[in-house]
Amino acid sequence: MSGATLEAYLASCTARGDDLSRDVAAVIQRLAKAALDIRKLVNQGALGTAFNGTHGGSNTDGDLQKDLDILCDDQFLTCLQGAPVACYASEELENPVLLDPSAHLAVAIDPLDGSSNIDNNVSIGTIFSVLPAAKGPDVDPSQSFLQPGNRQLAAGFFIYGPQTALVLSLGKGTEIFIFSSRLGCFVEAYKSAIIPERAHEFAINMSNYRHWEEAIRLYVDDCLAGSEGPRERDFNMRWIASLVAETYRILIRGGIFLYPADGRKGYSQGRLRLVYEANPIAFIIENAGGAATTSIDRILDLVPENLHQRVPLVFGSRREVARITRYHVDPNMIGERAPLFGKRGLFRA
Ligand SMILES: O=P(O)(O)OC[C@H]1O[C@](O)(COP(=O)(O)O)[C@@H](O)[C@@H]1O
Ligand SMILES: [Mg+2]
Ligand SMILES: [Mg+2]
Repeated sequence: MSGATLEAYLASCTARGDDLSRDVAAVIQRLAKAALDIRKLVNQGALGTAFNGTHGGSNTDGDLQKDLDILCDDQFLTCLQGAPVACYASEELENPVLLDPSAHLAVAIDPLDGSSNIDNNVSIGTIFSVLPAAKGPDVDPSQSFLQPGNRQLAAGFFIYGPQTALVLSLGKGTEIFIFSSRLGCFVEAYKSAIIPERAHEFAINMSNYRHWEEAIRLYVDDCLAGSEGPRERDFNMRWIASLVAETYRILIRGGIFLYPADGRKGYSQGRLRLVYEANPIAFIIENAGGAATTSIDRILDLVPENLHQRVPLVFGSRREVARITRYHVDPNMIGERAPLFGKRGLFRA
């Protein structure tokens, strides 16, 4: 445990840094201020004026927008006015918004992640990604968001749960700050979070089992077989349906998350969005010693084709992520797997 405030942490990271890192720090401070306003709205629940259910509209992906989705989007966009940000992109807006063309940063946001859980009083959050803004005469603001995630300068998420926390990576480790109501600011609670290599817990929406491809089904079957199967140990299962909550848990105690592609209409690339969900989460996870893939390819190396594109997402404990890739590419993991593995089989997991 450590005790630096977010402000002190950012100051120490930028002390010998360049203008760009100072700009990144300024953006994070503004986002943190807006997140604390959102926290108040979330805390009021159904008693709050912003909490009267669905907005009636849908975003570019066809998801029903909640009033709070829209309100959060407005708050984050407003808080970045006057910040060193050239353009802003959000899950809730079809196209990026141009802010200050002379600025050097681009910010992509999922203003409220897990928003189907708002009414259920489950942890929800805000995911953000900070990229260098694309430059050049007549450059289209969308270009800034079509860079691979490995170019991110910073990424993080706020989680509005029993504790309001900020998970942040500036590219060298992942830090977790918890909001201290006593001090009125975020305070570092876990310095350089490290995800354990081995996982004992998997998170996937099991109701989609029949729609998954064989490799995913076999991986989950093997986890479910527990100590009697090829893994020779028992696995626990979780599904909160809130990406920020699942990520926080994995950072604290390890495990694996899967939202794979599946056979349902519209799910051939899974459900999660590359630019403002998968990329920032992958950046956070890799910087905490974990891994993030499409189940085969590294998320951070993908070049987005459009702002709202979906991507299959597998992340968490490094060894477990690698194992899932093997189910996809190594025929030995599938073919004769059942008779060869297991207590009396030839091979052990
Ligand atoms: O309801 P499903 O299909 O299990 O999907 C849950 C996933 O969808 C999400 O809620 C998508 O995010 P949004 O709420 O921002 O659209 C993730 O947080 C979560 O992992
Ligand atoms: Mg989301
Ligand atoms: Mg959202």
